[in-house]
Amino acid sequence: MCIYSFPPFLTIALTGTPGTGKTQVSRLLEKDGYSVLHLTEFISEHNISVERDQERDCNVVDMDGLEKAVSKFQDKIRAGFEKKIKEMNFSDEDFLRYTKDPKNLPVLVVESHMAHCLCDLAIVLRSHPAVLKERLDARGYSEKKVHENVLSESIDVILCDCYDYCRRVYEIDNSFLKLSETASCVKEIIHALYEDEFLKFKSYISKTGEDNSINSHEKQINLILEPASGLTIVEEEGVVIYESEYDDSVDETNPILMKYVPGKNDWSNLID
Ligand SMILES: Nc1ncnc2c1ncn2[C@@H]1O[C@H](COP(=O)(O)OP(=O)(O)O)[C@@H](O)[C@H]1O
Repeated sequence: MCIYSFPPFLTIALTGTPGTGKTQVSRLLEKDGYSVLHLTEFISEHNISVERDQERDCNVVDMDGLEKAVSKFQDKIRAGFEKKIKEMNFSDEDFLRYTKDPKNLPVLVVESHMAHCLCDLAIVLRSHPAVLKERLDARGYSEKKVHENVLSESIDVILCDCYDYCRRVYEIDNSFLKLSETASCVKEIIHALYEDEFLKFKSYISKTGEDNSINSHEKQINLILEPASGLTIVEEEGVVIYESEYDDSVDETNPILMKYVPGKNDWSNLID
C-alpha cells in the first residue's frame, strides 16, 4: 500500500543487473539537476549492511533498516519540494511547465539493482547478455560472478522482480546506445511518467469531490492506490484518506511510455 499526496512526489527506481549502466546514467541525471539517491553509497554511509556474503562476493543488507532510512530521506527531499511549490501560485499548466526543469521536478530517482524493492515505479536498464559479459569481464569480476549476472539478465530476473514489487515498469535496452542516449531515454520516461501520474491523481481527486487545483489544499490529500474497486473514504488518525482504484495492467496511452513498455527483450534462447 502506498500513500500519495497531490501534487505527487514520485520515487522512481533506476534498476537493472550489475553492469547495465545504472551508476553512470544516474551520474548524468544528477549533473542535469535531478534528485538521485545512490543506494549502495547510502547503505555504507548509514551502516545498513549486516554481513558480507563471501561466496557471492557481496554485502547482505538489512532491508527493514534500509526501508526506514530511505523513507526518512525521501520525506526530507519531499518536504523541500512541497515548501517551494506552496510558495508559488500555480495553474496546472504553469506547474507542469515548471517541473520540466529537473531541479523543480518532485521526483527522487533511487539507483541500485534493488531499488525496485523500495519504489512502486521502476525503470529497468537492460543490456544484451554478450554486451553485459564484456562489461563485467572488464570490471575484473570472477568468472562465477560474471556468469551469475549474465544468466540473471538472460532470464529477466530483475524485470520479473519489478513486476512483483512495482505498479508501473519500463525497460530500456541500452546494448547499442551511448551512455548519453540511455540517459535521454531515462529522462524521457521520468517526465512522461510525472505528467501522467499528475493527471491521474488529479482525476482521482475530482472523484472525491474535493477541489483538485494545486494550491487549493491547506492540508495534504492522501490517496491510497491499490487494486480496489470503487472509491472509499477512510479516516486514519484524523487524516482523511481516499482509497481509489487503479488499473495495474499494462495499459499505456502516453506515446512515450508506450515506447518503453517491457517484454520486448527475449534473450532466453541464449541460455546453454
Ligand atoms: N549505453 C550505455 N549505457 C550504460 N552503460 C554503458 C553504456 N555503454 C557502455 N556502458 C558502460 O557500462 C558500464 C556500466 O557500469 P555501471 O554504470 O557501473 O553499471 P551498474 O551501476 O549498473 O553496475 C560502464 O563502464 C559504462 O561506461
